[in-house]
Amino acid sequence: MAANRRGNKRGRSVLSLDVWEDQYCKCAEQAQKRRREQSRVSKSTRRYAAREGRDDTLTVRDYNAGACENSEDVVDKYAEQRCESCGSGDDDAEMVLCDRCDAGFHIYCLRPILVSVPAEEWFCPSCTKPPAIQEFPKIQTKIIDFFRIEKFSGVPDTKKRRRHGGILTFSKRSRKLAVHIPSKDPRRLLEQMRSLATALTTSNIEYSDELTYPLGCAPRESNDASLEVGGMQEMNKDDRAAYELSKQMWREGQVAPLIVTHDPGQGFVVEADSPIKDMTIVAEYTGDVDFMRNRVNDDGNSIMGLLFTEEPSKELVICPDKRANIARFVSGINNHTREGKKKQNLRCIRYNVDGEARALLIAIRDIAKGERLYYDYNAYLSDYPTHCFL
Ligand SMILES: C[S@@+](CC[C@H](N)C(=O)[O-])C[C@H]1O[C@@H](n2cnc3c(N)ncnc32)[C@H](O)[C@@H]1O
Repeated sequence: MAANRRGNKRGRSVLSLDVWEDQYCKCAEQAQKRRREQSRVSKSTRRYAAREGRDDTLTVRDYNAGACENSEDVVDKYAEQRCESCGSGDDDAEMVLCDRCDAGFHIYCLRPILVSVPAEEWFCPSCTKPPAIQEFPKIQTKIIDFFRIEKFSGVPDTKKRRRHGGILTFSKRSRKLAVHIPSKDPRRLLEQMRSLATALTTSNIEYSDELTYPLGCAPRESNDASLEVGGMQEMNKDDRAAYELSKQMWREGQVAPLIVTHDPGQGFVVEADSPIKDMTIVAEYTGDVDFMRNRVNDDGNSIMGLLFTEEPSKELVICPDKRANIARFVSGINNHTREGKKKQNLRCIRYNVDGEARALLIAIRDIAKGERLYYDYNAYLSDYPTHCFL
């Protein structure tokens, strides 16, 4: 069974009023204390409560920079908010307010799009500098260090293996996983790696091609694939060998023929730098593994569901915000439109590998050079708001 994109059941990152009430509104004294401890709560959250016209706007007001507005003023102030991009005041549940200048934007009118109203403070494009792309140096040794490339053990003889029906066999009938074919030109390989290093450094992310279990997140033992509701897909011997070879090739710098570019509307995106065959393992989705319950206030932009369990407290997600690989830059389709669905060329499939869950991005058809990579962030659940995707 494939994973949904972020495995996030909360739907939106705006705090629910109940949580908000619990956390912030029990009494004015607590709110004061909270304000000291937690420097601010976002205007979006304040506005959300204000819009609901609830009695607890007393504490909303309390949060509103300590001003003595009454709750009606707060409601009025925000009721007229319009999106700076499309000019509409509709759909205000999807509108985010700048914590500096109060300008409002629908999250889907922003470029790149936000998938949920941030629970934390947020600044509009005019109040923040666009992130400068930090081009990674072209120096080979730097790239090798960045990816901690291991000694190359030789190009696998893919042709021979194919002829003999070995692990790299690509067959539509058997649907065996296939290993990527790296670019032969070493300069091209370096360019591909450099593009990924540029995207990672610009996004302040360390490269990691493995799932990581840092202190304070979920422990490794919690990744128990046997807990998956309905059972997780097992890897057969051939697929397992293909997976291992694919990982080894990444470790040795024989990376999949992918290039990361920057799109003004979507941010970093991944494109095929040479043709990729159906069933190829394009990348494993990596990052810090954590309990879903610990991530309810994350922006949810790139969180991937890893383990769906009977007991909600045991559900796991992959969080590629500190450590990650190329998978976190792959775009999602708009799965509400036929156009969007046509773009899909990958699928995220979760496998049981030695008792642990792993999420792999697999090609679901032949992909041409230059094609942008897409998969459905909502393959099985539908909590990722892809309706606003381009
Ligand atoms: C997992 S990240 C993908 C990498 C991201 N583009 C970046 O620069 O980090 C998901 C985010 O990418 C953007 N995105 C992904 N697919 C998109 C699409 N089809 N249309 C518009 N934005 C998209 C959205 O901003 C989304 O929140």
